[in-house]
Amino acid sequence: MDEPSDLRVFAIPMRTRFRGITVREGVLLRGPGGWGEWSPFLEYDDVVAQPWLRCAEEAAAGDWPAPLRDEVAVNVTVPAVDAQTAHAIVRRGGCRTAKVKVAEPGQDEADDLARLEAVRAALDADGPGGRVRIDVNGLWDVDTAVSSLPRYDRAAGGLEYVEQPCAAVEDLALVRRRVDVPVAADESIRRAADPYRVRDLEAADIAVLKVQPLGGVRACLRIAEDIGLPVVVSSALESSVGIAAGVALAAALPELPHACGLATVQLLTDDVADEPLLPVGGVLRVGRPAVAPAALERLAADPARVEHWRARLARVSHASRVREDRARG
Ligand SMILES: O=C(O)CCC(=O)C1=CC=C[C@@H](O)[C@@H]1C(=O)O
Ligand SMILES: [Mg+2]
Repeated sequence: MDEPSDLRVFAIPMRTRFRGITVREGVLLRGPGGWGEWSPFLEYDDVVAQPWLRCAEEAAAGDWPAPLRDEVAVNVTVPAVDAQTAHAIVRRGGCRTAKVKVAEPGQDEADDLARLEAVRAALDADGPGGRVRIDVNGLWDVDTAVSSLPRYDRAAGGLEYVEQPCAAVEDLALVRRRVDVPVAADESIRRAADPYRVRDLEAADIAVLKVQPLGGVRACLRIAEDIGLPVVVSSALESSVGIAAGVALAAALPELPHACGLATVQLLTDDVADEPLLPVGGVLRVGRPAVAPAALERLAADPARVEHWRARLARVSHASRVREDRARG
């Protein structure tokens, strides 16, 4: 595609620290199809950041598959906060599924169980049928996962699934054979040299797909088809522009049996769109929210951060072109 005709660097404070992030930064690139978001996490190197750029370029080119549905059910995302705050987040979130972060360094199992009980109580306040899933981000070993999961399952009033209980895909496979709770793979797909090891080792019941780290909507559709597992589309904490790409994937999947982790604009204090992609009645509408010029002004990163992102983008774009030229021979 042509070079994007516009580029903006944004910085949006988070409501609560999440995965160590307090301010979410990224770049919006405008092309013939609209805005795309490029927001690889700050600690990621230039190689890891390349698929994130393919996702932004696909969005800016307007090259998304046709949607098969016009709304997508989503989960409220609960950071590793205290029980009372977790209860309030779920009540505010308005979703029937909650994804709860657990195993946060510096906290213990009692913190997690109290959080899960509070989340279950908050869902039950609207009647039965709410779902709770947890995300361990690979922080347990196999024995910890096997011994802890029954207690987490009880505290949550039944777990829909556990996401990435251990870091290694081989360990996911072992856990899956020893627990009743279904296992979802996240990092074993988006950070793996070979995402299909999850399939080959029968290491998971569910595949979590994130469009930026996996190279865009069409790339994820291919992974979904080849991996042969039910898919949960989840965010990488994007603004509404990046979330729209995740929603485009969720809308294009032939089947979507679980709520998606795409309600994370709720974790940000502000957004680049005047009508942010926030859930109403537990669902997101499918479509591309209009970027608001006033929001871009308000959320513009300071000059030193703009310089950082421009330099990063120049390096990653160059490396991507070299890679594409090589692939073409
Ligand atoms: O899936 C969700 O509910 C929201 C997204 C989310 O949890 C994450 C986004 C980005 C990085 C993460 O540490 C985290 C995850 O591991 O899934
Ligand atoms: Mg995860």
